[in-house]
Amino acid sequence: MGQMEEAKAPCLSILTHHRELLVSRLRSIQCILDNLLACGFVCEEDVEIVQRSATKTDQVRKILELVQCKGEEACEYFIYIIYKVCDAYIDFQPWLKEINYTPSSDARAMVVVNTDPISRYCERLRHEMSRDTSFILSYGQREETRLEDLYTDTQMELLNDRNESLGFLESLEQLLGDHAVFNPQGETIYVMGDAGVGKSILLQKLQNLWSKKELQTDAIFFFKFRCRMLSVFKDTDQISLRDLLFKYNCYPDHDPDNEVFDYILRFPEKVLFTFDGYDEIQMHDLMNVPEVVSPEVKAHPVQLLISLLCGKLLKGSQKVLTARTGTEIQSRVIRKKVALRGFSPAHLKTYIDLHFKEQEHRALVSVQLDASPHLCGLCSTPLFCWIVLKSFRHLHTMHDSFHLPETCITFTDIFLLLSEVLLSRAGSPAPSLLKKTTRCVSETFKAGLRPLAAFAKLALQGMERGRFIYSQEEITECGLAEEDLTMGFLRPVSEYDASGSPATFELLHIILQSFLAAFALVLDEQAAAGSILKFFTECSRKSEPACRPFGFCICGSSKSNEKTPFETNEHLQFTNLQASCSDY
Ligand SMILES: Nc1ncnc2c1ncn2[C@@H]1O[C@H](COP(=O)(O)OP(=O)(O)OP(=O)(O)O)[C@@H](O)[C@H]1O
Repeated sequence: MGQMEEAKAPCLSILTHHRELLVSRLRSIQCILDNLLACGFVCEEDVEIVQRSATKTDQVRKILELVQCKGEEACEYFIYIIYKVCDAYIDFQPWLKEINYTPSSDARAMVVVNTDPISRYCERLRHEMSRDTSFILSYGQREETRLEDLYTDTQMELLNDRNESLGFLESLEQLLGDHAVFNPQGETIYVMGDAGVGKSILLQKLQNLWSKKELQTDAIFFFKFRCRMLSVFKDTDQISLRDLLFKYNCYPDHDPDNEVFDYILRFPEKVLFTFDGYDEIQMHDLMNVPEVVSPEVKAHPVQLLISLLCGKLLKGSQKVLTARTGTEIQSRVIRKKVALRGFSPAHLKTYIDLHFKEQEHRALVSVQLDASPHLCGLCSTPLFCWIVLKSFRHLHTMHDSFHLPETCITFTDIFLLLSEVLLSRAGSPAPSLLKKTTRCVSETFKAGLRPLAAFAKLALQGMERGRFIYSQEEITECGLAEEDLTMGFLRPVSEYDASGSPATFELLHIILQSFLAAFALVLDEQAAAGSILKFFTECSRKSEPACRPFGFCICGSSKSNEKTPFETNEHLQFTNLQASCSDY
């Protein structure tokens, strides 16, 4: 009690002394009102009176009057709320130090509930991020694997601006740190790597760590984007930065005064962005897109993206950008560069152990891989490794054997195995009690020929038109029925469709699209033999920066017209590879 007596005079007088500062700076009053009401320091009527005041400053004045009228205990509780809900009252933390505030035991005994819109929003962001990132969606879409059950570190090599090695990152934790920063003015951490090397999964892991508060960062907001989503917008579409953040991530529900966005504008360093797949933006000459410098201005989402990356918008926010190797990005934007190099032999071993619980199976797979250096080489790329290990498991389930049909495994074999896995699922929707199935491989393919040919036709059309995303009509036109969609060749991307138009889909991986396109070329009996190699003429093998195969451009640069759209596209090279090697 003595302590409380001691604290009484200061809190009341502190509020009088610092009234001006409180009135001018206190913005988030909802949380204060909620807690004062819950503890009985004010009544409903008081709250209504406060809320009727026209301006924020008037509202704060009213609250101060009320608590000072109620006495010292109310004044201390008022300060205690600011102390406890530090996220929302971040501006006041230096002030609390200045007044040397330490809560009394009586204050500590009182409950403070954080009802602040910013804190609630942050909590929801973490919750949704955790939900969205806890599982790796299997390609078949029937099973999802917990990220923590399958995630394996990959080799992350740090590079300087001349692409010289600066060593390897020891853990993902270090990605956001200052180590190996070669351009302190740049704001974007650039992660590059080949198809399937694990760029998206790396971001997913980063997001998941943040959602569990296991990532060392001050960021309390995390917004994730797939760059492909930005291509869904028409070139005339314009949206605000606020909408880009909230509509396509998580919407702040209880925020009538727009406090969350205001906070983000005031403290951009509290924001972390990930942008996945910069190479998938359907626009030429990206770096000459006009930048946006005002957060109020509406612009095309790609303009907003570029402005964020350059630090013209939300300067000081952290950005991690991924792209396929060879994608051109201006050096001035890049803060540090990381090249993903896939699984090392040790990583591969860990990954195999995660895939196969039984020691006997692990040993068999390792022996098979050791005996086949080509196959083992493929497995350094996590995507191929997943396919290969899935194929092993599939063969085991089907034939009680882990032996692959040929000692020499080609890409074509792997993709055929992948197709077989997907097709065989369609053939036997109900889980069979018998392990062995009577259907042989050729029967699986014969039974699945119609949908496989239809998927191949769709893929080829996409390739010819330079498209990765398909509408429901395009899918139907190719002869695909609704039940075919559950096989797992296609996955929906409709959550990104802003206008609520019918669902859109993409093939589960661009390499599968290449393979299927090649399959369509080979399958077409009417076509002249030469047409099988049609993409050869459009594809250069020189290692030039990747260029996007789309004619869409909002800025109409003359430079962009110099390149033919199909030049140097890796996916076309895969198609060539498949078409020329195929001996179906
Ligand atoms: N670190 C990892 N641990 C476990 N599995 C992984 C890892 N990285 C990738 N994979 C597997 O490889 C698949 C492809 O990975 P991911 O989509 O991240 O590749 P990517 O580099 O983003 O490819 P793209 O450039 O084609 O978009 C994943 O679905 C997953 O099965």
